Amino acid sequence: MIEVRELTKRYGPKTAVDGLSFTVEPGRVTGFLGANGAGKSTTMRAILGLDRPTSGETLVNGRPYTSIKDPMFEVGALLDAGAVHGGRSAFNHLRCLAVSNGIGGKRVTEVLERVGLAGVARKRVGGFSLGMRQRLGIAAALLGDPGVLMFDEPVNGLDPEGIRWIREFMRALAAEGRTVLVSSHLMSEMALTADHIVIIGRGKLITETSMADLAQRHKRDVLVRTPQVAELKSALAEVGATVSVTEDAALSVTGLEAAKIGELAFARGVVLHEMTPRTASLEEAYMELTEDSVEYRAKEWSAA
Ligand SMILES: Nc1ncnc2c1ncn2[C@@H]1O[C@H](COP(=O)(O)OP(=O)(O)OP(=O)(O)O)[C@@H](O)[C@H]1O
Repeated sequence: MIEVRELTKRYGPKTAVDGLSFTVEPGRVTGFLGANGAGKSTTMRAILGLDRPTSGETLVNGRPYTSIKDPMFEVGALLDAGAVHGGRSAFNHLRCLAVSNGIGGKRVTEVLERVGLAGVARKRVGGFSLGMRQRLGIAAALLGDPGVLMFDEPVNGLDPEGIRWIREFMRALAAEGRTVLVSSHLMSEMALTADHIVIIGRGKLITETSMADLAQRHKRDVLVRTPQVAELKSALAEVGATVSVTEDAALSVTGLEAAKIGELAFARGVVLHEMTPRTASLEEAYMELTEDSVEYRAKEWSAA
């Protein structure tokens, strides 16, 4: 489990993270979403003890990272896959990391197999594609078999096959009961990967919710088709629903659940041809939620 409590991080006059609190639970993928510069990397660095908070705290399994005795066994992270010594082989790179943490060679072979790099274990990392480097970074994060994993924008720059592999891998790690936090600036990506989502803007929490709830909360209306438009329209108005007639003579109903509309129609002897609850897409929900922080930033830029 990861806990971020009232975290604030300032760099000189710049407030990168502003009183941010959220919890990352085990057994599911939590997406950490925000526009570029929203403060995701800063938060992750704070969780990993790489950045000192200005105020507030971050805890991994109830303790600050810096007080964990053997962090590699508790938390693994992929922050910047490019930061690998290109002259070494994949095996040697992991072997060095393993040895300095008291981990045996057998585990190196295991993690290389798990990420699908066993076949190129003796090849120099310098010749690896970005996707292979990401896998190597993930293998390194897994060396200590940690229960908590964090990935900063892991699919950036990958091809569709690489993206799919990472997505499935994260889901598998969560299914094993691990705590998985993955950052992205793309809702479309998170919609396919995360069960739960933490959205931030300008360093502040915008919302923390499940994907299902997010879609539910941004429910728009129920589209109803009936040959008895006038009758149903007045019946709905009577019970306080808001109704408008669409261009193709369907009814757009808000303020009443589909089931209630169906019951009302039945009670009044109105025939229904279609009833479709319509939700905003997750992308639309995200845009709506982050509108203020994006607007603010646009103003900030134009003023600069
Ligand atoms: N070391 C630093 N010194 C000064 N400002 C910084 C530093 N690190 C981050 N910032 C600023 O803090 C803000 C948050 O940055 P951060 O990298 O955490 O955002 P992010 O959400 O990860 O964005 P991105 O997806 O672009 O990496 C940005 O405005 C950034 O310019």
